[in-house]
Amino acid sequence: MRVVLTGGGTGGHIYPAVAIARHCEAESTSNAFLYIGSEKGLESRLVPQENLPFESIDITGFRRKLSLDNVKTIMRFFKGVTRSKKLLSQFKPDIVIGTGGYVCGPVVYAAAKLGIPTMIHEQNAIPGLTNQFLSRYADSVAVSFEGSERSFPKAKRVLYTGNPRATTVQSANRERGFASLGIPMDSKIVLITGGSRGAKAINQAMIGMAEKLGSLEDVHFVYVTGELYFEDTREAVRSKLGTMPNHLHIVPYVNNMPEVLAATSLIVNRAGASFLAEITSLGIPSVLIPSPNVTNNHQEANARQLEEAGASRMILEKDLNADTLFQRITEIMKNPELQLAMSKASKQLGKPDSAAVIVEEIHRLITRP
Ligand SMILES: CC(=O)N[C@H]1[C@@H](OP(=O)(O)OP(=O)(O)OC[C@H]2O[C@@H](n3ccc(=O)[nH]c3=O)[C@H](O)[C@@H]2O)O[C@H](CO)[C@@H](O)[C@@H]1O
Repeated sequence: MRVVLTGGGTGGHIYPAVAIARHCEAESTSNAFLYIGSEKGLESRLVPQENLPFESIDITGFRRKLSLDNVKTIMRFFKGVTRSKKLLSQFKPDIVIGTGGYVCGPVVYAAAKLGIPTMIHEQNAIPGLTNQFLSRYADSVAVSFEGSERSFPKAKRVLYTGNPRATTVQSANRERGFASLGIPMDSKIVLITGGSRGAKAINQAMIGMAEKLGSLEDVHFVYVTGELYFEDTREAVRSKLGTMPNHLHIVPYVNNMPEVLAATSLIVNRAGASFLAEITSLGIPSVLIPSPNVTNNHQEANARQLEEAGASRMILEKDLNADTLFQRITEIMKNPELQLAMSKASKQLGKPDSAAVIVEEIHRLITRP
């Protein structure tokens, strides 16, 4: 099978594409892949690290307001279609799969125009702009939440698959998660992240509560700051505490996130959909702080699904500070029964067979008459 993957901007769009590639690879080592992304997106760094061949096209996103920039965006879109057609004609894929983000637009559109089977995957409960546009052209639309099929009324075929990252994390090695952070396996890990790019508001709360963390025995805190905020956050914590305590680990980014998640007892996070698929697949309790700066406030919609099921406690960003965050964390970490109940509720939402369902659909699309 020859597969083109496209998707990007942030980790939440990239890792599902990588997960699909990994599952196809596990089926047959002779399958070949090409990832088409944007040089400006996180994919230009992450995809080569995942050992997948990478080609780029130049693209920017639409502004929702009337803006002259949108004229340039339309011109770039059509240039992107031309470049995509060239790349697709060279690679000759059996299928093109888009996992969201602006870069998917010209690639999947070009594939549909060339008559190549296409599939798009939507991670969120409320679909992104690009996937909404592409749903008219794609042969198949895969959704991550049961019930969100109706968000794509113009699609030829929509099916509930879940997010393939839910499958990836199932086989992650917990011991390696502890070892990579230098944390003993009899400790508990509270992982705090702001999504794939980090979040300033969460970093501020992390800095503010750093001096209280020692009060929770045998708990190690892993702060994932995002590349952009790493130096400032680490320095702010260090100057506040005068030293870096053993139970506090500050890192810019985690490359082996599935392993670290497998070792995690509680996660504090934004409510990006790929992370949520991972934590529900593993049954990790969570404190979610949805980003208020996303299209249609979709992270809050994602977070509500977990909160209503009892898998998570939500803090809206307007209520976030060091005290509210620390209080939520201690409330859960000091109550093993609550942890267990949240963990069970979380696991019930998980869909660990997602990648297999998607790959079955790929085979169906490729072999149809
Ligand atoms: C601001 C923004 O637009 N956010 C969107 C973006 O979030 P974002 O890119 O933050 O995506 P998610 O939170 O869904 O997923 C992040 C992914 O990156 C991985 N990871 C993250 C940090 C790290 O250090 N290492 C690592 O490997 C996680 O394991 C996960 O697979 O895409 C999501 C999926 O469409 C959306 O729901 C989010 O609303």
